[in-house]
Amino acid sequence: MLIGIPKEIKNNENRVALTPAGVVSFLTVGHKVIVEKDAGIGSGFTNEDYINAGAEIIDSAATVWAKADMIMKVKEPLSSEYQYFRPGLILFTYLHLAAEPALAQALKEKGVIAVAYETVAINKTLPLLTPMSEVAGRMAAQIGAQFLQKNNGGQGILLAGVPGVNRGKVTIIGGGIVGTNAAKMAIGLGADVTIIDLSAERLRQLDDIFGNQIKTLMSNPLNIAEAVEEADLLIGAVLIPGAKAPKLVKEAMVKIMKPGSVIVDVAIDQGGIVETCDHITTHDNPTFIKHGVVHYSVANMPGAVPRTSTIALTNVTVPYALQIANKGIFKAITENAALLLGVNAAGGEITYEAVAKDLGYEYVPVEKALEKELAAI
Ligand SMILES: NC(=O)C1=CN([C@@H]2O[C@H](COP(=O)(O)OP(=O)(O)OC[C@H]3O[C@@H](n4cnc5c(N)ncnc54)[C@H](O)[C@@H]3O)[C@@H](O)[C@H]2O)C=CC1
Ligand SMILES: CC(=O)C(=O)O
Repeated sequence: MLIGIPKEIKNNENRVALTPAGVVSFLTVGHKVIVEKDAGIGSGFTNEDYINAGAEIIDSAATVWAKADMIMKVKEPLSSEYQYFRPGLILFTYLHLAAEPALAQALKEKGVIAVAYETVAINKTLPLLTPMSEVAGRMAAQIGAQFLQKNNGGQGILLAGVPGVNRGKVTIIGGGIVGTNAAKMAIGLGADVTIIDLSAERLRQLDDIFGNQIKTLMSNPLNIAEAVEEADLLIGAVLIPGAKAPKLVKEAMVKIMKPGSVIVDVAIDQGGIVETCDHITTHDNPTFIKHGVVHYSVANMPGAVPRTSTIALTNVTVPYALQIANKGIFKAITENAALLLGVNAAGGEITYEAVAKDLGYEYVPVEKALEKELAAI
């Protein structure tokens, strides 16, 4: 199979979908890799590194897309890339389609086989989302602390406090991978941390992990309203896989937060859990102020720490990509239920139920959308 690696074009997205080590993994088993010129530079991998690993460097994105059987990316294609879609092209990347209706439509219309990293699932875990959630969760506390500084628009709070002065309060809604990693960092920074989740089992696990370093609360509108009101830093970390994030923090709750408080809505890639986080921001201009509260809603947070993120991401994506390359997409999804769950669009249909429901498409299971292809293997 010919694997194509375009350069990422989203604002300040410095990750790349394959490292030179990943190139070697593909070549060793007989595949070929083409990499767009400078695709790895932001992550510290030069064109020479890729050539030495055995990849071919190609000057134009259009050629990479046109030649490859499978395109591996990091972020969802932007509208300028939709022109490269074609029937049967395998696209393996983050997609977050519930928040990207135009992309969903383009993938559907063009019959791309689109496998989303974030919905590949084993036993209710999301192995291709986890490392980036670890990065974003850790960053969320760090970024929140930074924007709480007066010179950055915040109320001028040091999360750790000092002897004789209260610690800053951090409220984390969603206690999964992002939430747990945000909590680790916030505790490390000395903050007073509360985690809210809908799952009693998860709250029990968090209590076991952190003991009395955190408070846990069941997710309900009253608990959320009270914890948001007292938060200096609010971190949004809820996920319902594939679906648009629920708007758990209403505008009225934001209005009564202290001026200069900070919201980091990590879940913005799925639409965000805060009503006032009504648009995605970029690393170039990451915050906006609404009702006196600093809002941070960057959808590719790990893109700012690309060396760490690229290696962490490709550690987990390459084994799945190798299965696709070695077996072909149809056999790979038939034999690996985790990968099958990653297929969001195929055969001109939307094949992930939560995405279809949120975007108003008929849900067509992969087995039906690819009936002929799967029967032929
Ligand atoms: N902005 C960015 O750059 C990045 C964003 N993310 C996003 O962060 C979000 C969280 O991801 P993960 O932590 O990996 O997901 P996860 O699945 O590990 O955790 C989600 C948690 O939300 C909880 N939850 C569900 N409904 C809830 C509700 N109504 N109230 C409170 N809690 C609720 C679940 O019980 C679970 O513990 C996702 O949208 C993910 O795509 C991840 C990485 C980077
Ligand atoms: C998860 C995701 O969308 C990211 O790492 O950018």
